[in-house]
Amino acid sequence: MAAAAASVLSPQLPVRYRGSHPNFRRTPILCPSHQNSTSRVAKFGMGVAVRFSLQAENFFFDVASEAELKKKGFMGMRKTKLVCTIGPACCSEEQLERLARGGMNIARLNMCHSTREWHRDVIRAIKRLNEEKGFCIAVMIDTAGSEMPLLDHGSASSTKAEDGSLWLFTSQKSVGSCPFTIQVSIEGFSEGILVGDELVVDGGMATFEVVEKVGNDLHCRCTDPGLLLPRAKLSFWRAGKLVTRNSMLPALSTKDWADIDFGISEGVNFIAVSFVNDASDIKCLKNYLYSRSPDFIGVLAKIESPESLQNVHEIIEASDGIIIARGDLGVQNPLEEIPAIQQKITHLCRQSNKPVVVASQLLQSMIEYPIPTRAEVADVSEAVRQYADALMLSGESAIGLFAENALSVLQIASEQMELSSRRESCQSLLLQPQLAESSVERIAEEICNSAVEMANNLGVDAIFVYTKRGHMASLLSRNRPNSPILALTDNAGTRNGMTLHWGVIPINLQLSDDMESNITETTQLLKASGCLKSGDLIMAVSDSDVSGSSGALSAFQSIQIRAIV
Ligand SMILES: Nc1ncnc2c1ncn2[C@@H]1O[C@H](COP(=O)(O)OP(=O)(O)O)[C@@H](O)[C@H]1O
Ligand SMILES: C=C(OP(=O)(O)O)C(=O)O
Ligand SMILES: [K+]
Ligand SMILES: [Mg+2]
Repeated sequence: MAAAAASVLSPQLPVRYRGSHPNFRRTPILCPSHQNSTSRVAKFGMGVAVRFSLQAENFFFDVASEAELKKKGFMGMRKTKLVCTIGPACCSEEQLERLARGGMNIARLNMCHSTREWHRDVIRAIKRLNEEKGFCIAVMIDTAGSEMPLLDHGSASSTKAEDGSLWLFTSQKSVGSCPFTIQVSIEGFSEGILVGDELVVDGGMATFEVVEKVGNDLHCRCTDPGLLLPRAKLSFWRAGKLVTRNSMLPALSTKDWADIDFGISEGVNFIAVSFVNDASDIKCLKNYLYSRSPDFIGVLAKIESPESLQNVHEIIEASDGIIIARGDLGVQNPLEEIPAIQQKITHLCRQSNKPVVVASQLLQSMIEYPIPTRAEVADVSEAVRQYADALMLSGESAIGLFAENALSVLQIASEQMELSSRRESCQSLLLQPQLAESSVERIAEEICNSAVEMANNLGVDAIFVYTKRGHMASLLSRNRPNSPILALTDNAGTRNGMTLHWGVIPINLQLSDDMESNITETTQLLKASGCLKSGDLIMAVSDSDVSGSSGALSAFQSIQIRAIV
């Protein structure tokens, strides 16, 4: 390919004086509240009235982002993405729509629970919301995986295990009537377990000592009293060390492969793989998807086992993103190690340009209460301060009494911490290690690093990036710019994949070979809808693979700065 040119075309430098804190002075964009976003009449160029829509086939800007932009301006737009686990508490069309309006970017379906028919109905309801109401919610399925054994004590509420009490742990069914018997979900759960080993429930909710083993059944004495919640997870410890059993099991079971086929046929956008051990699990699934799925499906590796921690570098390299699954991570690792693990993985992911989701127990108390604890807000804020791409709700949305409140806490806490991070200029450019191998890739990477530095220095309101595969959008996001990245693409798979990236707002645009006309179309439509106004400063970055065969200068990778007139 001919050497791509990084050109700064028409650098009409700031026409506005931006004050001493250029990145924070924002005037909310004014727009008439009665405007209907799906069909409006606007005046263009020579005064000809034309009908246009921001949710039309050739230009699709999702309604939630449009509303957020109009309410808060470019700088007020939230950068941290929000994932909601869908469960019985939030699965009706009305509830899903409220979550979509409340900022849900990705809906997660945990294939551990409910039937495939239930999951199908939810996925189709979300797709209907996207198609009929103009949202851009991506769908993620999460495999059951070779899970930890779960316990069932025969009741929907918790049971107390008293100090010294004797309990039977068995995989035999119909134990509900016997109060000191616990049914375990996996038949061979006690394989390799010895008398004297410790059985730990949910990372320490209660602890037992194995006093006798009869066949596969374990007779245990409670040594550390506590609560046994429904579907709590078990782990075994010997002499202070975890007795590892999971690495022996395949990360993808027969059920998981059937769920993956189901996901492909329902057109999901991401597959999260539970209990990944090493990169081979991820490579195998990616190859499978490549040959079976017509559209891109991102493969996210869940880091939740000691093996995945050991192999974390190769797993990040092989996957399209990472979920820090702190729930199971805390069952198999000392809790005090989790914060440092989270910090290390978020940092590694950003360096490798892979999106990272911080998951589990973010707002656990909100399953029952309408407001979070101070500590939970601090935990959420810390993940945002670390520049995680996304935060995930589990039980808070799936079975919680206050799913929408929980989402709104994530939304508000993210915005607040993003604002204070910008204020403190915490986000000075990371010295990003070079990723690119070919010279064309190197140019793309350098352009994005420089573009963000330039955008921050100039205080641009928004960065537009024209992209086919989303690569330049992700490289811009990796630099965590102050302004949002409006990523324009004509590829549906790319658009959905970008929902997970920090600060990227995916927009569908029928891309032309002529970059000038792409930029003109974007600015005209956004301006006519009230999203962009005179005096706004935008940066337009174009990706080399947007170019057609014309070879015009505008087809190359470029950075342009435009003041909107
Ligand atoms: N599709 C579903 N159907 C019923 N309950 C669900 C569903 N998804 C999640 N849940 C409930 O929400 C809780 C939290 O979800 P999650 O963290 O994804 O699962 P787990 O606790 O099994 O790791 C689960 O324990 C389960 O009780
Ligand atoms: C997200 C997690 O996985 P799951 O909810 O599927 O157990 C976790 O363990 O934190
Ligand atoms: K799972
Ligand atoms: Mg887990």
